[in-house]
Amino acid sequence: MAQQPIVQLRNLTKVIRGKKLIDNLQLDLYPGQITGFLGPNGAGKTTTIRMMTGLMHPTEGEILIEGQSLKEHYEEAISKVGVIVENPEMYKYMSGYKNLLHFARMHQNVDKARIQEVVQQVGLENRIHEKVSTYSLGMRQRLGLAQALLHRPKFLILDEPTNGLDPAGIREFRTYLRKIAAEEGVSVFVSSHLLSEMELMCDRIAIIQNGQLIDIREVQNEAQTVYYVEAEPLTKVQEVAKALAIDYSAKEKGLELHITKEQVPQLVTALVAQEVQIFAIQPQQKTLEEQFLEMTGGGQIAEAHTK
Ligand SMILES: Nc1ncnc2c1ncn2[C@@H]1O[C@H](COP(=O)(O)OP(=O)(O)OP(=O)(O)O)[C@@H](O)[C@H]1O
Repeated sequence: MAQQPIVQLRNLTKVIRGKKLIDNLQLDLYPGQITGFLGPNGAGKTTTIRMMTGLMHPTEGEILIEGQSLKEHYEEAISKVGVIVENPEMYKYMSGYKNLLHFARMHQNVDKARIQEVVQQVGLENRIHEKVSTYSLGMRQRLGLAQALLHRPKFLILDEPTNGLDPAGIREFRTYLRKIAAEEGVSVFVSSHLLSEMELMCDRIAIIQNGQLIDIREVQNEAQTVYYVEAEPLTKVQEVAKALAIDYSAKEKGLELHITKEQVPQLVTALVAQEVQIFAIQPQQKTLEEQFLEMTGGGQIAEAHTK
């Protein structure tokens, strides 16, 4: 990526009472990008976030925010950080707007126009003058997001942000996050031990285990999938694929086709029209969960996942 990273973790290490909780972490976070920070319980996510927010000093290494050391230029560097903790504290019997006004006073240079702007960005304009006690969980999370954005941070940290949200709520939250990340050039960092949540919300995922970064991977675009098709005769499947402008390659007894899930019915209809006998059509990607379990052997993740 040609862009400069907003945040750089350089050789980040934390030792407490002789135990290495964080071990030489290297990670760059870029504008407009949503990075998930995934790991089993006790992997070191909270410890890393505490260092990123200046609540804890690294034993070795450093954190740079727009090139400035968090340790040496704390005030300036931390002014570029916004944080949403699990279940943000709001005054339930005040309106969303009054809550934001309250938080706006804690910062310099947050005027009413900025409040309006963040309210729109999180899609709360129709309900912002109602009491927070009437909000759904998803709306409260979005109000938390609006609050964290008030002072125009360049780097947004969300610690277990969607606890309790259902998949539709998570997707909705992601849609807002993505829009905001793009519009404001914010780099978003989301910690969670929930794989399903990370898959729904992030562009890429950094996986931590025992204080070490064990992998960084892009989240597959769920729209693009490879399907394995077993059918006879295969020559007719190839003809149909060509006619529908679908890329394919031979695999085992069948073909692998690059199609989206939405294209599957169209493909089946075309194959049936050609009197092709279909034995199987299977998506080929392993889910992130399968990949993750393979990588970590992670009993804890499986447990957390089914909670
Ligand atoms: N102050 C401390 N002193 C000693 N050990 C600590 C301290 N804080 C955390 N630990 C240990 O460091 C490891 C990492 O903890 P951390 O809270 O960062 O993990 P986590 O990935 O956030 O886990 P979870 O998903 O459970 O919140 C754990 O083994 C924990 O017991």
